[in-house]
Amino acid sequence: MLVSILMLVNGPVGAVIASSETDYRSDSRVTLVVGSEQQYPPFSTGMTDNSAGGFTVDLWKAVAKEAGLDYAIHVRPFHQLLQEFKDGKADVLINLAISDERRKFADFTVPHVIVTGAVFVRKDNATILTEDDLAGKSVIVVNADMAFDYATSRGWTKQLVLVDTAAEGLQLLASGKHDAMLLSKLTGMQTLQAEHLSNLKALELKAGFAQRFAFAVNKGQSELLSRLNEALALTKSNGTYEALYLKWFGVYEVREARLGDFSGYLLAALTILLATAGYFFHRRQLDRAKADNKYRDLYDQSPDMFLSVDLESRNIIGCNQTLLTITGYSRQQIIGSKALSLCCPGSAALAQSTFRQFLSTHEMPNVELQLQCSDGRIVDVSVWASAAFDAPATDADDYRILHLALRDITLRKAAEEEISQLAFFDSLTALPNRRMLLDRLGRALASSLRTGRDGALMFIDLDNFKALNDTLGHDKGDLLLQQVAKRLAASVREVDTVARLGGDEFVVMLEDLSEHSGSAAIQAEAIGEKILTALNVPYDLAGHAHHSTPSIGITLFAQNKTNDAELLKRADLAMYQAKAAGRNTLRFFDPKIQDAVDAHAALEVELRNAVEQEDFVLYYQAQVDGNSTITGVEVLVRWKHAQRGIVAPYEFIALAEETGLILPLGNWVLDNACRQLTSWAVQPGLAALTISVNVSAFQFQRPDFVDQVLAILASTGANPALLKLEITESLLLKDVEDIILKMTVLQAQGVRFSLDDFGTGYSSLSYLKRLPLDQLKIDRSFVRDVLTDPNDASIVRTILALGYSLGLTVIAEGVETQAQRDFLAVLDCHDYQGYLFSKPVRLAEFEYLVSGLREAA
Ligand SMILES: Nc1nc2c(ncn2[C@@H]2O[C@H](COP(=O)(O)O[C@H]3[C@@H](O)[C@H](n4cnc5c(=O)[nH]c(N)nc54)O[C@@H]3COP(=O)(O)O)[C@@H](O)[C@H]2O)c(=O)[nH]1
Repeated sequence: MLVSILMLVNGPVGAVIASSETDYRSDSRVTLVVGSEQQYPPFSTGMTDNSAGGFTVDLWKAVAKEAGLDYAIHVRPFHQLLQEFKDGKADVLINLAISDERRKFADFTVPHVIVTGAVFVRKDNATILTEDDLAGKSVIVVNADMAFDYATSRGWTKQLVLVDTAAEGLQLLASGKHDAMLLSKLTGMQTLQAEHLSNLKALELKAGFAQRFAFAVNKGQSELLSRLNEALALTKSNGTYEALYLKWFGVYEVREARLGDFSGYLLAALTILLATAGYFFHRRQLDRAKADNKYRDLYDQSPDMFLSVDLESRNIIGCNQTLLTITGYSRQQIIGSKALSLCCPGSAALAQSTFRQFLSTHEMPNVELQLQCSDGRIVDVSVWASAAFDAPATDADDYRILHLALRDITLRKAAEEEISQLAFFDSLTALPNRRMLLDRLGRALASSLRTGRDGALMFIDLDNFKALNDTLGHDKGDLLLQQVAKRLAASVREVDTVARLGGDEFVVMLEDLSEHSGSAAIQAEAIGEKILTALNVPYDLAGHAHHSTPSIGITLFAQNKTNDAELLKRADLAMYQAKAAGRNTLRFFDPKIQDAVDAHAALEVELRNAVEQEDFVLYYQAQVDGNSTITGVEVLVRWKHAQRGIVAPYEFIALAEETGLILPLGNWVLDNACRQLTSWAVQPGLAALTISVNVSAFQFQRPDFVDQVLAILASTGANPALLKLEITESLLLKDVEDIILKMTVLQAQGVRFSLDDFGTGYSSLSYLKRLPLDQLKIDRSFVRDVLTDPNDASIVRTILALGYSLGLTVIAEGVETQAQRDFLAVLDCHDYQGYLFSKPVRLAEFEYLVSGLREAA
């Protein structure tokens, strides 16, 4: 079963070897003493040092010769050799079966033989037909052999009988002692024959263990391991292995083995034959006898890197010198490390997927990866499998090795990069050039078609650039262009493209804007303004302060409605309009869009002025109970526009939110509502009315929102209990915990909360439960069709049930008809708001309404 090598270095071996790795390539040769396990045919056949023989011993001798190793053979019972190996006295076991347990203390070469296990019994035995019948039986095993490990794992420990050799065990069994012996089938059959034990047989059914025999070295002896793997490969390429195989296994084949039994060994041998070929395979074409050393030199000195990877562990088991030279790692660092650890993080995914592909298809495409060198350098490599070997299925295992050739293509990559840079990028600014822009524009048009989102193309020309060039020279002009490029890139998102067409012409392409061209135009305009501002900041041109302005032409593109050349032309034309309009400005190509954008910009200016001058007025809309008694009011803001008269909120609230003007505007509304509460507090009939105020999410999310509400309550003296803040579900999309906290603080002061537009947005029930709400407001879209649409009726019913179950009041808004009101009442709704009772009206009208209703009552 096993031959071990004891390495003697000037005396007792263990002490010398266990500490650090020996340099087997150095000139100072160490002497190896080889010990063979006693009688484990055909692998080991002697009982003493002098009579050591067998397949593995012969194979070792050939491998040692290839590797240039000196050795002496030392024969011992297997369990003794294993202990010496673990103790650091034996450093190489040349016939140790691979197992996970043994990997803890040994590193293995490629396995050289794979054998199956068998159960041996007496021929007259009638009770043991499969190995499962061994439970409770007296079973013989060679001490510390894989059969011993297997029997232990099956729980047959109590009845195990340990022997030193196969012959000893089988003789015991033949003499009628014990019930069975677990053993390598090949060893058992050869021993039966040699010892003439004709009353024994192997069970037809194979035992559940198999042995992959390999040379084993102490952990960390990577240099030796690599040498052995390489030498083993040489024995395959020069025919030694086949000769030994025929010598030791052929005998058995002729005399004993049926073809089926033998095929496993044959295939295993073939595995080894193939698996170790790697870089050596081409050598078979040449004169083997004189080639070995030359080809080792060729292997090591090849400009390409070679790597052998054990597919089972994915560890590197061999490499040539070139790989070490290029990567800067030592052989010790490389051998035994994970193959993937050589890859840069950026290449790991590709390497892994290629690896997986290889495992499933046994074919490996040529891939380009990046290696991480020991000093952090990155080397681009082109990788291909110079040979990949797959063992045909055997009982034993499916052991495979992948041999890779890696070519350093760093220079080629750099050249490609440079070519691409020249072809697609502007050399002065490193921005994409026209060709790259057109390529990206094509993709952007296709993407717009897919997503339905608009994009925009901006043509940017620097005003009076020629004058700068003429007066300060081209160097300064170049500096300006480089700084402009940087500012443009900093003004847009990463997904956008900034390109230079040449001269002082730049193009910015924006993607993924809104689906609505109106909004997309406003987004593009905002970025155009940002660019105008950025390019207006003075430049430092090598000590010379310079002010430059741009003219920007913008055109929108949507869903591939036009081609790239036409778009560039439009943006260019728009840029000329910007120049004609006095420069340092932007213009849209489409006059309608330009008008809309102008109107938007004008509205913003007007709204800003209106907020400053408080050109607003509050309208009041009554809220009534089941008896049509007004219990409260919602205040709704209107803009008192000098030319347009009263402007409804839908025309300016979104703009106020976009520009941040909602903050002063919202405060103004809240302040006036609270003043009204204070004023009503002393008026009978009005003093008990609540006032609901809409609060935008922008306001609520301000860190100082709570302070501002409390400050307004304090300064106006309003009763917080009569103030109801209306929030919308959209507020709950962001940082709910913060919202809950703010609501809780205000609620503690008496302020109440109503959830507006309920049912139209996102409301998680779990949040709803935690929000300190007082009221749900059924959105008017459900009320509108409540009589005709059963779905709406059902939604309203559900909202009512939900609200009441949470202990809230529920008010229906948008009630326009008596029929709607009556139906809502049937559904158990008791509070209403809508045109049926009153439209939003001025204060005086509202107060008149309240007093009128009071008098009518
Ligand atoms: N952040 C702030 N937003 C405000 C403020 N004031 C108003 N708004 C927001 O504008 C939205 C539109 O308000 P408005 O045009 O005033 O419309 C209100 C009512 O006129 C309308 N309504 C009420 N009853 C009926 C009806 O029976 N039929 C019908 N067609 N419309 C009706 O509903 C609007 C009140 O809605 P809501 O606020 O959801 O209760 C308005 O929705 C606010 O979002 C402000 O000061 N700050």
